[in-house]
Amino acid sequence: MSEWIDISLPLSAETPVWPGDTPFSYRLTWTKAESGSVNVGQITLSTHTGTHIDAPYHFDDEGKRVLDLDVHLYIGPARVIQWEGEGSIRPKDLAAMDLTGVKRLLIRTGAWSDPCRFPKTIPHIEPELAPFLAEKGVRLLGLDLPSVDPLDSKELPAHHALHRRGIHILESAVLDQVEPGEYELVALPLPLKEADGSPVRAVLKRIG
Ligand SMILES: N[C@@H](CC(=O)c1ccccc1NC=O)C(=O)O
Ligand SMILES: [Zn+2]
Ligand SMILES: [Zn+2]
Repeated sequence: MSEWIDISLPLSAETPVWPGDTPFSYRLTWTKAESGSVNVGQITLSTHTGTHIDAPYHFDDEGKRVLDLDVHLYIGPARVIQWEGEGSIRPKDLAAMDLTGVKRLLIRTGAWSDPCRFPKTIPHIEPELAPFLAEKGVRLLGLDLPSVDPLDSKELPAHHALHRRGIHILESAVLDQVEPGEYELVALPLPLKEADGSPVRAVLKRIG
């Protein structure tokens, strides 16, 4: 029996966040000494901290919020592939792989080499990858990167292109210990009614 592999970034004050965004913090509201019975904590974090999913509302004012998303997207069979390319991720990089019928696709780029620091540049998704993946049946795209667009992008063309094709986004998964292959994925967002994104505890179990 294979084990579940945790592909989530640990959340602490050291977790790198998007430049200028809210740092993660955890503190005790009450200590056991003060309350006489329990430690009770509070957390402050950006919705795009660590391993997380984007709701369409992140980049579209009319888009779905986290609680509106279908949980089935985030549980089920997933394919992990290794990307070998230069600069950006495009259909020709994946053309040799048979992705027909793959509903959840996780792309291991290995490009975020130091998870203690936010990367300076990342390979991005070319918008033309969206129709290519949608054609194969992909509904969830995950990456070991903090965005599907270049870090300085304001228009977010890949986010929009994926959204137009009904493909949801999982970012900053930790895939360096994960061999390409077939897995069961669980990466459920929190039931946040209004939010534009949510941290997830993402795990994979090898099935093939
Ligand atoms: N698109 C990125 C996040 C992002 O763009 C962002 C996250 C936090 C603070 C500012 C951001 N973008 C600003 O232009 C993501 O989906 O996680
Ligand atoms: Zn995000
Ligand atoms: Zn994003």
